[in-house]
Amino acid sequence: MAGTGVFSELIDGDTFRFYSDGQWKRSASGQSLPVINPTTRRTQYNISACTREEVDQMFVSAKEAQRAWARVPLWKRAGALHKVAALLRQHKDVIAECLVKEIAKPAADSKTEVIRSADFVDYTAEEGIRILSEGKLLLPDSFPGNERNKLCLSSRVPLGVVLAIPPFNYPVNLSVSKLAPALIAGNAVVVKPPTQGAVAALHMIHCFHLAGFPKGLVSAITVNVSELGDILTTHPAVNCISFTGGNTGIAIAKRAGMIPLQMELGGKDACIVLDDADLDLAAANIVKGGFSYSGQRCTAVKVVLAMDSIADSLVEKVNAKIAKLSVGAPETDADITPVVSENSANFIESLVMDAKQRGAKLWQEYRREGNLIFPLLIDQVRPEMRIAWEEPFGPVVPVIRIRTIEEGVHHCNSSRYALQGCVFTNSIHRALIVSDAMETGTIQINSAPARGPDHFPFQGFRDSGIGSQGITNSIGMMTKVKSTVINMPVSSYTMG
Ligand SMILES: NC(=O)C1=CN([C@@H]2O[C@H](COP(=O)(O)OP(=O)(O)OC[C@H]3O[C@@H](n4cnc5c(N)ncnc54)[C@H](OP(=O)(O)O)[C@@H]3O)[C@@H](O)[C@H]2O)C=CC1
Ligand SMILES: O=C(O)[C@H](O)COP(=O)(O)O
Repeated sequence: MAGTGVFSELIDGDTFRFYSDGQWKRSASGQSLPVINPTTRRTQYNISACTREEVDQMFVSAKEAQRAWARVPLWKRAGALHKVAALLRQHKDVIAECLVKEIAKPAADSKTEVIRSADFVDYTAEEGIRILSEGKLLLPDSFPGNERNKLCLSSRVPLGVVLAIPPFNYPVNLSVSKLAPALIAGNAVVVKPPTQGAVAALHMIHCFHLAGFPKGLVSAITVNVSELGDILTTHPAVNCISFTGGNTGIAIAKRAGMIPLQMELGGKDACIVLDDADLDLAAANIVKGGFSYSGQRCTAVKVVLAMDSIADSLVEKVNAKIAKLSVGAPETDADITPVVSENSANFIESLVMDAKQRGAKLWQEYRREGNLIFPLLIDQVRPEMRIAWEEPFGPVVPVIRIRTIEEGVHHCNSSRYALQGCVFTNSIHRALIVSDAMETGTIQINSAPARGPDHFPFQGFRDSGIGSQGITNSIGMMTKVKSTVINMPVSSYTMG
């Protein structure tokens, strides 16, 4: 159970503490924030509403700890991360239970999130050892006018303090995907967990504590973002922001100033199905891609663009699979579980009603019980409907019928979002032409969009993000290049 056993110091009465300076603390504010269980719609946990002073103190500790951590040998940093991975595996059940209660993630997927996070940490430790131990030697005489009289040595150095802000849908995995690359590279990290998912994230943070990370190097602060969000993201001690979430990220990026940003924002991932596609394969991927975790993935299939000639049979196959999805509570491992909040359910409903009123065809009866929305395929969607462009982040997939490939590509490239997309066809040439034409971070050929495997580059264009993730790229983004140039009085040519 949450807050028991080795996790008992996380809780004080009915409120979870925050983690600062290597200790679990109750906020001086005496205030808390509720974490609402999406299934019961009742308060499941309370977390501390920290104060501005507590934010400031956390950054002071982080700065100090980072200076010492940057001097810890790489192999020791890697060793500490391997300990965290082992602890995450050891405590996967309790962390997964929090995910079930806080974000209604199905029980099996919740465990998978924790295991995937442990694997991520192990891989990052190993990748860090490989790539951070390599620097570059540059010779000057390749550039006109130069002799070989200087040597440039460049390597990657830490940025300082990284502010990590993950979203509700992967509160553990999208925390460690910021923490591990930052730490292996010699940075300190302050995590601001999502309110829904905070308790799972705090348990994950405790694994860093149990692994013996130096005090102040890793901290977790829970705040009311409407009061302290700006204070955090514009804090002068922050040297990098790694944010995953919705459009809030755009406002954060505009205010951030001269620091590196890694922003993974919304998506409207399109699935283009051409007339020569394997329709069983396409239908299976539309259902898996559109409805896993009830569509609450940035990489969910959020619009299907089907060529007219195959659209009827594709829709029929997708509907047959939707009929087999189980709907219910996350504890029972149902395929479709309640969406994260009432606000989210209301928003999804507004998109469905807008499409219905404008003449779209709903293949299933629209059903909602509390935050539980039953899976829905919305056909005959046209560009004037909101659902053609907005991301529902729920178990609702729109279908737009297209006459030409160009029409499909044009729709994708007109979207403000450009995270991933996919194309189904039996012709690799057509697939590559579509992939080249789509101005999108990643295109999957004959499979639904997905972030993993986690060392693959993962990036969004336009309003979907800044920078690139994936283990190797994240380590790169959490460091900067530093050069030392050795100037010599005379030129020296090897063997010359
Ligand atoms: N591209 C990607 O990799 C991903 C993108 N997403 C996108 O995220 C959205 C859903 O996730 P959701 O969690 O609702 O996204 P939000 O943007 O609402 O929140 C993301 C995080 O930002 C915090 N936050 C909100 N406002 C502020 C602020 N003013 N200052 C600082 N922090 C703030 C939230 O805290 P709090 O919870 O306390 O509000 C949360 O921790 C969707 O649009 C989805 O597409 C999601 C996952 C991955
Ligand atoms: O937050 C998200 O939705 C992800 O980054 C997508 O990850 P997934 O493709 O592994 O679900």
